Amino acid sequence: MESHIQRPAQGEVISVDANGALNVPNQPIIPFIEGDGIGVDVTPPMRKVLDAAIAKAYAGERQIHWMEIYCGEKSTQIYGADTWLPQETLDAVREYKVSIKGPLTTPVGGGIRSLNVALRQELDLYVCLRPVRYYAGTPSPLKQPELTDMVIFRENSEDIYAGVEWQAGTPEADKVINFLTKEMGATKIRFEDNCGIGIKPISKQGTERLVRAAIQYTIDNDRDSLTLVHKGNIMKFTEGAFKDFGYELAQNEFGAELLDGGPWCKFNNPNTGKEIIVKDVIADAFLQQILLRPAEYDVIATMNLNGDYISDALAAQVGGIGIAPGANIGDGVALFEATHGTAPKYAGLDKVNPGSLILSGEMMLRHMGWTEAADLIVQGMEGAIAAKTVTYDFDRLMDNATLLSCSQFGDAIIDHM
Ligand SMILES: NC(=O)C1=CN([C@@H]2O[C@H](COP(=O)(O)OP(=O)(O)OC[C@H]3O[C@@H](n4cnc5c(N)ncnc54)[C@H](OP(=O)(O)O)[C@@H]3O)[C@@H](O)[C@H]2O)C=CC1
Ligand SMILES: O=C(O)CCC(=O)C(=O)O
Ligand SMILES: [Mg+2]
Repeated sequence: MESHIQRPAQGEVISVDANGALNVPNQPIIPFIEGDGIGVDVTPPMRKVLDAAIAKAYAGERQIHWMEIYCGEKSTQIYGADTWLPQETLDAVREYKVSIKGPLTTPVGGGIRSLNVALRQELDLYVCLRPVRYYAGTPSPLKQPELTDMVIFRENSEDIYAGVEWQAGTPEADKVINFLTKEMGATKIRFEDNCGIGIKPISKQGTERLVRAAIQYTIDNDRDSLTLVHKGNIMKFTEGAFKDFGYELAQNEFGAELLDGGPWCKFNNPNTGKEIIVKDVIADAFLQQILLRPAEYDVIATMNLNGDYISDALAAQVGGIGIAPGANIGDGVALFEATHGTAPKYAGLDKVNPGSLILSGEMMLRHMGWTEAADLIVQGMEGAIAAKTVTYDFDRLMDNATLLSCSQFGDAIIDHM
């Protein structure tokens, strides 16, 4: 297939050393996917804000050389009608180590179920990292939104989300149902005819690498607790196993000891000596508790579908998905992305909040070790919100705010750096 990626004239490739540490040159090439729908609105201000923060923090010594790569609708325009995710896009994300993407529409029909899920699976980006914090002045339905300060580690490659399922009425679905009822003795499939079937894989290996990353984050960032969120009382061998694998890992690899006979356990942070609690909560109760007692939760580790629901629910507590950032991280490769989707009704209107993708860029800079530039973006975001210069999503919930367009909000962040 003909190549459509144009490598910038300048810039170097980020590499990873034998210990897995990033080696970031001063002039790295960073691939980006513009994204569908509001991707055209939020991606340009994201680049502009990052460039401005880097220029200010490093006085010209460091600079990102952006390289556009393609996925989604733009890819079909460039590569041909059926090419939603070109191989050279996957190769570039792998080779350049750190990339960022706008939201992607899940195509109706066609071979790929979700391009986002496909990217995560193909590149084995097994951690979906979504921090949730409050920016003072942001409109919120909570009385004390500042108590919500959590970091979600969502398993990104397994679960019912992996898409192992068969449509009702197909020979494949009937074959699986036949196997389950005739050979496995399953008696609880209520209606065997015209029944769709999905499979929920939850492995020890998949759980361990996610929980290991979450505990390491808890240690490195001096956080208080890690909570395993699951529905293991009902789905004992999948969600229940996730909880058990998680507790076992905390004990076997981090020396956690049972609290009052367990299952909760605790260990001391090897860096600070501070106690870290490892606990669990059942998912439905958790969704109540994050509203009523958010201060009791800190780092969260959960499975793919729970993590999807929880990240939008928690985002709503602190201003909505317009400012909810995220990252998909694997061993040595990371692809940063907003929590929200393509919001098609707003596409091209220069209206939506670019904050989610800009803060995903802020996470990317921190991941690269460019903390001074990342701090400037946080400062700019705090300043723009405190000045009540905001996009429509905040404006409609705030008194006496000044309504800005998507691009103007990006500029307001730069003005407050
Ligand atoms: N990672 C990804 O790329 C994701 C892709 N998707 C895909 O996106 C498409 C649309 O999904 P949909 O369910 O509508 O979810 P979206 O997240 O795209 O939009 C839902 C609503 O959230 C609000 N919203 C979203 N983004 C912003 C923003 N930047 N600023 C302010 N408000 C925002 C809007 O609310 P309001 O109407 O109240 O203004 C919008 O109508 C689907 O094809 C889906 O598969 C979905 C999620 C993630
Ligand atoms: O891929 C999609 O269409 C949806 C993904 C999603 O909602 C998410 O990852 O939060
Ligand atoms: Mg989602």
